Amino acid sequence: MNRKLRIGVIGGGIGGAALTASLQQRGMEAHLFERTAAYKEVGAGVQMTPNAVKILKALGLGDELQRLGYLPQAIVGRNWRTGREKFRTPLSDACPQLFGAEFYHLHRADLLAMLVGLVDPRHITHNARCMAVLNQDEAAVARFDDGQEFEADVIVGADGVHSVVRDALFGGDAPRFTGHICWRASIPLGERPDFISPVSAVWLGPNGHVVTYAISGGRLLNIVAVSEAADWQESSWHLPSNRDELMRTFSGWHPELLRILSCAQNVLKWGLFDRDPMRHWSRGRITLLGDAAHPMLPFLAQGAAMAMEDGYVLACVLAANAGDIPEALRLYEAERLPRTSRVQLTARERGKIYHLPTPWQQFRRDFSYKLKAMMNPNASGLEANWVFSYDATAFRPPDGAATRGEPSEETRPIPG
Ligand SMILES: Cc1cc2nc3c(=O)[nH]c(=O)nc-3n(C[C@H](O)[C@H](O)[C@H](O)COP(=O)(O)OP(=O)(O)OC[C@H]3O[C@@H](n4cnc5c(N)ncnc54)[C@H](O)[C@@H]3O)c2cc1C
Repeated sequence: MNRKLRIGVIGGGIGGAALTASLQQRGMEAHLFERTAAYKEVGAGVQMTPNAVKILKALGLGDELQRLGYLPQAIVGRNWRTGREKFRTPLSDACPQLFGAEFYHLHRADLLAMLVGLVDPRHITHNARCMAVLNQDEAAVARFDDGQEFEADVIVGADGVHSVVRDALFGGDAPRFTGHICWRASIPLGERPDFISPVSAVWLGPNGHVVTYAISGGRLLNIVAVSEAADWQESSWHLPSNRDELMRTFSGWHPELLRILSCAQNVLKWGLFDRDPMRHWSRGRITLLGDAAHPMLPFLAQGAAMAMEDGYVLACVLAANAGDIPEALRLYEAERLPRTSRVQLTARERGKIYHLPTPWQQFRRDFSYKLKAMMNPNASGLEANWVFSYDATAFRPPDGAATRGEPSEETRPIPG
């Protein structure tokens, strides 16, 4: 094939933007279609683990990361009631040494702006809501709500958990409510320097957990609070909430945490939905990426990282197999499906471990953390972390796809 490959990307979130930037970097003609009129990310944080940081650096965003990111020294696990420290995982020293990249906290809006900033603006269309996609003999077509069509060699559905592209390819299997509600909030740290800690915290309680960490160069404290709930009756999957509701949900937790929650601003709540891992993501010349392919619980902080890894690898296989799209998509699935499925299922398990309901179960969990630390006092606990050690930028098709296996067992909680 001697003409440029033409790719249509549906959905301009973190995954779609990372893919489009990666494709354009490799000289392919990629166009991004986003349903919203303008970008409006929620004021929340996102943890960029070393596997994600490697991609941002490969895309040329290393300086931006340094400027906008926050480098946490460590993450500590604390008991919901006593406040006692249950584990401490070093991050800023351990991650570069073990995985060749840092662990950053970022504002979501900054991350999205960094990725979108790499995309040629002439190849972004806003107000473009995709309604349908279809395969033809030598092309794939996306149809939009204004009647316009876009024909391409490949169409990628990066349109999130409620993906239209996924439904068109595989039928409407609605994502299911996972029994978790997640609050996101932030606290401007300007007048509250005592809240700034280079250490992130995860408070582990019965039927819930709360994570706090600094973002925006230490100017904001990000709060992610998760509680279990029988149902999500709302028609929207996220809603404005307020400090009182948040405080009520976590009443009885440690006073230090309640002091933080009592200052929370911009409180939103989400019903968390996911699906079981899929067996395939592609049909003909159309495939999926990110939450459209594998919506997951946020307890491993990997949804955005997986979407970026997908995008990087997909650009790589398309560049190497421009003349054989089915083979490119087969290689993409072979590389990405096993990993993302494992991360999806591990995130579910992580939730169960974080939310153990009885004091006896919590005691056994906390004791096992202690025991591991005592048996190997010089280890960081991250040594065998298979999530962080993956390097999408080292992927080389086709051999890499065929031979890559999943690394060894996870040994210690990954900061969530
Ligand atoms: C509470 C919470 C905390 C999280 N924390 C982390 C974290 O710390 N680290 C991490 O890596 N991940 C985290 N995640 C996960 C992460 O936010 C998602 O996995 C990630 O945003 C997925 O990116 P995406 O591009 O696949 O989908 P999305 O971000 O959902 O983007 C989809 C885009 O497609 C657009 N779109 C939708 N439908 C259409 C259509 N029909 N036509 C055109 N455009 C359309 C949407 O407007 C949107 O812009 C968290 C998630 C939650 C809920």
